[in-house]
Amino acid sequence: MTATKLDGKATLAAILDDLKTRVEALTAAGRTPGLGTVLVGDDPGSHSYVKAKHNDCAKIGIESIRRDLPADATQADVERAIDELNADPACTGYIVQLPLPKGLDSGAVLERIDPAKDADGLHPTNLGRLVLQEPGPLPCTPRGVVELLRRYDVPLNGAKVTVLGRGVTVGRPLGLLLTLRSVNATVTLCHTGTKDVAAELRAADVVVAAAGVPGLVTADMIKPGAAVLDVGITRGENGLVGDVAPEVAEVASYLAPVPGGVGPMTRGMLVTNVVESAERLAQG
Ligand SMILES: Nc1nc2c(c(=O)[nH]1)N[C@@H](CN(C=O)c1ccc(C(=O)N[C@@H](CCC(=O)O)C(=O)O)cc1)CN2
Repeated sequence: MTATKLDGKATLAAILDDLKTRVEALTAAGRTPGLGTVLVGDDPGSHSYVKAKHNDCAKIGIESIRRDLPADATQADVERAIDELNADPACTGYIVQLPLPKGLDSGAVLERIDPAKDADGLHPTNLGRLVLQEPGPLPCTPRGVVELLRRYDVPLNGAKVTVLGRGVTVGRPLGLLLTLRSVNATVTLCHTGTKDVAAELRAADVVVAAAGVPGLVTADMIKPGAAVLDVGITRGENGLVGDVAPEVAEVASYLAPVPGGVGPMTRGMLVTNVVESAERLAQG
């Protein structure tokens, strides 16, 4: 078997195309959406993601507001940038690019974001809404995983999904999203305390790997015909490497690779969240 590619790049282009008319309608009403970003430090990956996010927005008429701070920025500097974006009417949604440099308290930073402008869905209020199955912005990568599977008609209702990694941006909120009544999957969340990760992966109809360990998931750990989504991105000397070994394509039915799979979907869901928050703010 050679897996069908879950093509995040093509799906991102389709998402931007669909959002364009909604941005035009907001602009015509004098409510042009504006994406704000807070970027601290010199991490090349973070710089490239933020640049890509603003490029996506520019393609469909969303304004950009950047707050780039040096690596030695203090907690007070970051909080000042957040307060400015909270107060800026041109900024309808924004993110703080993670990870922040060591020494900065990312929990306190996320908590300071106005929940109505939280384009990443990572404010405790919005994570609480997800727990309570109430409407609100959803974290971008988990939303991107579910949206990519939906667009390729990979069934989730009743499916066994194993997620590798329990981080705050991917694994933990993805577990919540997949178990919403509207999605209805059965989720196993694996982490460093899991006794037999390979057995948990082999039992799954859908595997999402978000451990950040290159090549961790090998073909023998995958049930033939399962769908596999690679979310782990490690930047090495030879470019980007995912958590999923290339041979997995020989046993999986669908594969979201690195690059070109879930990464672009993260960006697509961010732009979607920005448009949705601009629409909510326009309604008052
Ligand atoms: N505030 C946030 N910080 C981080 C998040 C997040 O959702 N919110 N997620 C990741 C990084 N991330 C978004 O910020 C992200 C990761 C990957 C991609 C992407 O398009 N990847 C491409 C490859 C890009 C390249 O060549 O470098 C792909 O996989 O094809 C976009 C965004 C951590 N931080």
